[in-house]
Amino acid sequence: MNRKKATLLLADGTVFYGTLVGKDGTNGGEICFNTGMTGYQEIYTDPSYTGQIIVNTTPHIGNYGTIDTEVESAHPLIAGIVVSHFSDVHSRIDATKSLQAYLEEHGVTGIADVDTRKLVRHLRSKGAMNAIISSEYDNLEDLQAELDKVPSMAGLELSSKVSTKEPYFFGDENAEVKVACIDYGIKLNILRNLADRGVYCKVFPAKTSVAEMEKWAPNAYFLSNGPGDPAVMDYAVETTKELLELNKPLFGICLGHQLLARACGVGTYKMHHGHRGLNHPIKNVKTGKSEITSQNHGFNITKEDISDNPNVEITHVHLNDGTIAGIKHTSKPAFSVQYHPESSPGPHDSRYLFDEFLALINN
Ligand SMILES: NC(=O)CC[C@H](N)C(=O)O
Repeated sequence: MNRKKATLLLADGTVFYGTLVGKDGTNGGEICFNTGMTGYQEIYTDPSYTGQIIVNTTPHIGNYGTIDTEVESAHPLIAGIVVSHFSDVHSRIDATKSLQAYLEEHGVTGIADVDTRKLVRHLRSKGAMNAIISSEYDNLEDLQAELDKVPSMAGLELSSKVSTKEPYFFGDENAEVKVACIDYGIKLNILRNLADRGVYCKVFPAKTSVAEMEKWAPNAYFLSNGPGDPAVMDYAVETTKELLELNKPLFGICLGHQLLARACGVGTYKMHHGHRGLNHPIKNVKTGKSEITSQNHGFNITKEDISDNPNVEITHVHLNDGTIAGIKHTSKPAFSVQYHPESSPGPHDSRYLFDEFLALINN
């Protein structure tokens, strides 16, 4: 297919030329790469990617189209995509529409025919940075002016923007267990995993007070994944501290893990280029077993703050670089992981964490 030209400009001045996919336009964000071989629709609709341009390292994108139900939130919130080969034809019997139609419908601008291998090697050595994709400007000065408007991910609070405005329910209302889930940008498959285990979920807006949530008398609380920098989320850290005082089971995933860490006095930092993919190896310190996990984070918790912290114990470690991947509170029923046991996309090795949460509740 004959596509319009598009340009990708990185904050360090590197330029890539390619062709437009998705909606005609100009869009900027923090550029990051995901090494997953499948699951592009789930990745694009994961709210944790809000404000980010995703580079898929798998070289063939769009070939199985899209399905309206295979989403992690109502619509993509990403700032763009960068792919190598974009497939104009898709072959899957139950596909609802093509990826091109899906991206256009949701206003996502992307660029294809880019040497993503070269780009990823560049990002791996230079680290996270902002970028802009445009099919409107090819003049570097105009592109730079647009790029200058893109905020830095460090110091950015996004959860309150993507969170639900009103509480809503998920699961069977007659279920015996009630879990209050705080929506910092929650992935649907977390709710599916809880509901599948007999949990009735009530999903609350990010800034709901503990007193308000307690009115529903939940058995436990869940802190969701989400976009942005956990270091600037003091409101959520205060909520988490209050939740710990309740002594009810508390489970956190990704951003929720970072919030639990901060509530226990452990800091967070921005990683060089983050972890995003479907095959990250994690070691469970307690069992000694390893699990292959789905990951998406650009921040992490500070190891040095844990060694002399009596409230926190390390439960999981990332085997590639030794970063902390899971913690538990030493005296409260609270635990969290930096990766995604709900996967979607990704392997199911870590689903046992939902079972452990239920065991803690039913204890
Ligand atoms: N998936 C997430 O919850 C991501 C958490 C946080 N925004 C990070 O990038 O580290």
